[in-house]
Amino acid sequence: MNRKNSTPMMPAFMVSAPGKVIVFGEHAVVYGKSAIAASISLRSYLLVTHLSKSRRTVTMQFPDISLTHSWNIDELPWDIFTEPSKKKYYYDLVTALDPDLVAAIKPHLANISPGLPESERKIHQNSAASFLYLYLSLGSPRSPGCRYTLRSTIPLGAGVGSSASIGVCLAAAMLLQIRTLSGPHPDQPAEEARVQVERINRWAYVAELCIHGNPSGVDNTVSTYGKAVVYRRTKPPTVRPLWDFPELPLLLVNTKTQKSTAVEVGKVAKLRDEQPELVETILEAIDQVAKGAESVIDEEYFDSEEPESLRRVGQLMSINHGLLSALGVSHPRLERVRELVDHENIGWTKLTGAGGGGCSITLVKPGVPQAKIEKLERQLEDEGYQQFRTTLGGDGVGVLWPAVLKNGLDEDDDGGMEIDIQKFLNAPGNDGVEELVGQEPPKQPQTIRELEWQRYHNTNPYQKTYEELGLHGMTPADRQAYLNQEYLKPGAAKTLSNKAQKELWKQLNESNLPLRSLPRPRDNQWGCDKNGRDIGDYSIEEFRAREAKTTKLLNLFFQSQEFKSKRNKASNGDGYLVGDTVQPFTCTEDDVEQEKARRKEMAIIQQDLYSVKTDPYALDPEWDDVVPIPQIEAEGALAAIAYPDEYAEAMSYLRAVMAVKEHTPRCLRLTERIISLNPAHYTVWLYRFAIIKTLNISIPDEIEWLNEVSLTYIKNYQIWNHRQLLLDHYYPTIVTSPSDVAALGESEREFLERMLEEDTKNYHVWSYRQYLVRKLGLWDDEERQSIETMLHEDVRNNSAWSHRFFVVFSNPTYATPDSHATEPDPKIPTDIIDREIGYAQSKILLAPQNQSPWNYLKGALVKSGRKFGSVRDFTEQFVRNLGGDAEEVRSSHALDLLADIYKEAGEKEKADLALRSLGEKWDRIRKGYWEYRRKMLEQD
Ligand SMILES: Nc1ncnc2c1ncn2[C@@H]1O[C@H](COP(=O)(O)OP(=O)(O)OP(=O)(O)O)[C@@H](O)[C@H]1O
Ligand SMILES: C[C@@](O)(CCO)CC(=O)[O-]
Repeated sequence: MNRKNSTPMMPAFMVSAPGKVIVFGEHAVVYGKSAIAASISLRSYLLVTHLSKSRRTVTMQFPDISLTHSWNIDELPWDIFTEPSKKKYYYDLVTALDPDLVAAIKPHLANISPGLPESERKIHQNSAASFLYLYLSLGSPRSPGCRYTLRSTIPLGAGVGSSASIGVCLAAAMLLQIRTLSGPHPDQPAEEARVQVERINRWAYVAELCIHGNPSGVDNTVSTYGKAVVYRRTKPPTVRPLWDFPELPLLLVNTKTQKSTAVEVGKVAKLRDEQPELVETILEAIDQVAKGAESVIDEEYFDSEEPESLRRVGQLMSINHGLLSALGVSHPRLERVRELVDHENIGWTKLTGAGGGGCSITLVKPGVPQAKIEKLERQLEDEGYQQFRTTLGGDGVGVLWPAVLKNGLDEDDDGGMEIDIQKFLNAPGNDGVEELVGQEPPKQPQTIRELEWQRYHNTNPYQKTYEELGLHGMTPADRQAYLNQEYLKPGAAKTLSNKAQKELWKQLNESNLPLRSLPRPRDNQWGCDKNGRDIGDYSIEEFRAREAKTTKLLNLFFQSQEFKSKRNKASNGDGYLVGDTVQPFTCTEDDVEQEKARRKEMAIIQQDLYSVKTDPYALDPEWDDVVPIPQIEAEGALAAIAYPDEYAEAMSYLRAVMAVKEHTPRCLRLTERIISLNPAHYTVWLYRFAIIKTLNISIPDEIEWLNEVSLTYIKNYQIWNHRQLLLDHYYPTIVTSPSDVAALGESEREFLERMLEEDTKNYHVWSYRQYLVRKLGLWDDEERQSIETMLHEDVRNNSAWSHRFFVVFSNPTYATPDSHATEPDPKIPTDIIDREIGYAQSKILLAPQNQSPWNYLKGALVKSGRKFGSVRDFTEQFVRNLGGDAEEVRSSHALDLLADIYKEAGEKEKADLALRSLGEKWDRIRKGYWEYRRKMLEQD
């Protein structure tokens, strides 16, 4: 009996392989010239699942091209494929298709897509032929029932190696199934791995033979090996991996004009037949270009960011394109890209792959502004091109065995997710496939904008593919799913016939399309934050934190509105019903305090979110009834006054309350605030004084407050004016009580002494002190002694001397009223004059060269009507041997007085001598003055 070998069931597994771009040398490579090609990040993925033993079918499921076909395994032409003269083993090197085998396959392709237009049917036939040829070559009549499901993110017929990557996937899968590949595993010897990978490559080449006719083998080689290679179709082919292929700044543009590689290769072959020498020269030139590029890239100092390096590669690309054009494989759409790029001087462009449509690559010149590139991209998009975002130099063939992912998606208990056919088929578009099978976990959105887009794409899974590829570029399955979802939009399904609607719902039931989709996000919807940062750029955490603040603010705002309404009702005397009784609305102090706290919190959030400063008065419910009057600059004002916000706000409230002459405690507090911000404001002080009078505020309290302000703003005049007004107002109320007056005098004096400690010469303080002495009649000894203490500490304090003169010589108890300081006053008692002269003399003796007591002495003498001569002896003690050799002067002020004394006594010469001596010896700085005095003396 013919017993079948039992094959243990294999787990589902997946293989994948990348697409490629040819950077130099396409077409010429078919004729043995060099080419440089690099893999890209777009890939094909093939999922292999095994059927139960009893099912004897092999199915190829290629949804990208809407092709699914099953064969009965037992009906396939095994006989001829296993015939000893024909049989190929996995290790054989197959470089051409066997026509008998091709013929044997033919009938099994006959009923594949018979009704399709020829161009589409050709695609199906090609895929099926390559599949079957490999399957029959590598499998056996005992092969188990199996399904090969393929999805690819590589656009078909665009020159970026879709067929080769599929060939690599099929070859790898089938070699794995017959267990001729042992790896990859960690301790696999390098040589074994190399041999196995090369086996995949050779069989992938066989698949390419089925599709292309005469492929060079460069596509399957780079798709198998990954990274980049220099390839030559020698026997066997020469492959030189370029491990350090530079990261060239390439733009990959799809003309979206499909072509067939076989047709383009055929065109060149025909031209070569007609113009053998010429074409050979062109192919040779392409070889030179590719070799030239190889050596430029290989140079030790090649730097993909360095302008000269890039220029040399770019120049070679331009030449390569020209030569391909000469071979007739360009296309107006390709020339248009080159034109746009050249016109803007953006870089160097060439077609890539077979040409006749397909893709172009542009090497971007260093330093081209991003805006220029974006403009080009927009232009291309408008003209129906599509730009690929892909990176060069990706991995080659890869195996996922078994097909379980550990990529962070819905995991099962073992921490992995089995990829079943349904999941694989339903993964939406390119991104869906990549997300499902990619080794990388799905990209987490970094910003709130990205999150919104992600949600949009999750609920509109085919939108991205549609935008990237257009309806025509999409696979039929994706296209159908996309259109189905479009019909989910409101009203759209109604436009369909009943039958079509039924079909739609059936398809929707089978698919996992979301029934509700989010609207398309608008990128400019987010607005900016207070620093001008686009809120769409916020990380998700940042955005959530901001939202929490906005919500909080809104809640506080509503509570605040509630407070206002309650307060209004309370002040209107409104009530509410509790059972049968009416309860009045109340607004307690607690409510007000809570509202204050609430407003403070709102102000902080507003400042934080919007950089809006809240007017401090708006924070206080007490000011709710005042409508502030802002400053309006007089038109044509020379310079607008730039007040700090806080001050401007307070002033706008001041204007409002002053306008209605409100004199209330809150206004008093307002003036206090404004004074603290600007104590020089005259009106606010007057307004404050008016309020004090209206409210009958205790003057001592106000003075106490004023003392603090005065010590802070020591040179301010308004403060002293206010103090004077206060005293004028207060004094009449205590004048009948000498003890109150005395107490006030004492406290004022104490305060003034403190002020003078800070600044002994403060003019405002001394003026006020004179006012105070007059007002309160402080002519007593105490005032004089207070000054004496100061003079004791600093005998040079001229202000203190002046004040003493005022206190002594303006004392209304004996002095003539309004007697001028420089005129004698006969009413001054002799003992007082003696005392003052004596006091001045005692101070002069302490510091003879100090002018103040000398002035005081002279003043006292003038007031008393006594002659200067009365102090001649005293004065002469400071001057010895006037005019003599040993002239000695201890005080120039004494000599000055002596000049007056001698003049007064008629001793003109002596007076002159004193003045001359002053000018020449003792006070030479003021020589001019002394000379003037001498002249005056002469004239007398
Ligand atoms: N996703 C796919 N599913 C099934 N078959 C595909 C798929 N993509 C490509 N093919 C097969 O590959 C063929 C396209 O190969 P072709 O060489 O013309 O283009 P290409 O490989 O994209 O370009 P190039 O060879 O210039 O890089 C199709 O006719 C089809 O048989
Ligand atoms: C046009 C060609 O050179 C490259 C197609 O990607 C053909 C080939 O090498 O097989």
